[in-house]
Amino acid sequence: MLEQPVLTVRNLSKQYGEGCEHCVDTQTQLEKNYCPVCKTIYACRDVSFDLYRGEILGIVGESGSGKSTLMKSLYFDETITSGEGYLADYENGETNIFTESNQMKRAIRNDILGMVYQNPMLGLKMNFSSLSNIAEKQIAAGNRHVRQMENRSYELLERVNIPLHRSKEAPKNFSGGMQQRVQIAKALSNNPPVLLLDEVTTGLDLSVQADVLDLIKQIQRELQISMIVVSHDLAVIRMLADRTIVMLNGQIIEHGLTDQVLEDPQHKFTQQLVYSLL
Ligand SMILES: Nc1ncnc2c1ncn2[C@@H]1O[C@H](COP(=O)(O)OP(=O)(O)OP(=O)(O)O)[C@@H](O)[C@H]1O
Repeated sequence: MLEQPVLTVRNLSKQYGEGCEHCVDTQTQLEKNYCPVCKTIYACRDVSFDLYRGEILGIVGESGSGKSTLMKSLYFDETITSGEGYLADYENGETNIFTESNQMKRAIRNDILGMVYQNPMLGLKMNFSSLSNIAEKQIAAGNRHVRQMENRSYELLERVNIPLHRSKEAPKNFSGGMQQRVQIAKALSNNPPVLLLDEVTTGLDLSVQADVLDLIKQIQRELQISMIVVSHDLAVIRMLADRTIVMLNGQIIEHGLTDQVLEDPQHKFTQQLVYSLL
């Protein structure tokens, strides 16, 4: 029997703007991701993929290709225009999560998904202690046991190598790499089966970047969490992802095992990306 994906996404589209006669019917033929007549932006167009248990799925593409919009849509930060999504851990994978009520979406976010943003200010309250930041996600999920939450927060901070004597400090005092590690700890606090990571190492020094990537890899190995890792950097994708999706102008133009995509890129754009890495 085929393994059931932890997450199934079908025909996810997100547009900014109403569309017009020119673009509504010819969307797929648009040269770029926007309509030259009404200026509607088609940030994601008919994106479909499956995510399997324990795997890391990489999403790579140039700036503006729709990667962040896809991640925000999956985490309900953005409301999609159309499409379907199913989580194996929600209603047996039989209910389209995108048409659920806001209350149910919040519950899905709290119980099943974790998100790590490129900008730590989106994921953390910079003036609250790291401990409170992690506890916040546990409280949102309904936990009311202070001692239990505290213990879990300490355990996670230790796991992501934040010295415990700094756990009561606010992330605003931390370096970029440390802030990302606190975000990772927070995202993991409810043991989510699916973790979303959006350009989490972009902007960090190379050595700090390597530490954070190592941490992500270790966590995936130990906890067998399924992850979607978005990056414009193929080197990051090569290090982390089992399978890779390449996006261009809001669409998936290529997908496959990461080694396969890197060694034998089919699309002209992927070829350019790969050769720029050599
Ligand atoms: N709130 C918004 N309103 C209008 N257009 C938007 C909005 N958010 C994103 N877009 C547009 O959607 C398209 C996809 O953007 P998105 O941020 O998803 O790309 P990306 O691949 O993540 O790029 P980057 O790596 O630079 O963040 C772009 O053309 C962008 O300008």
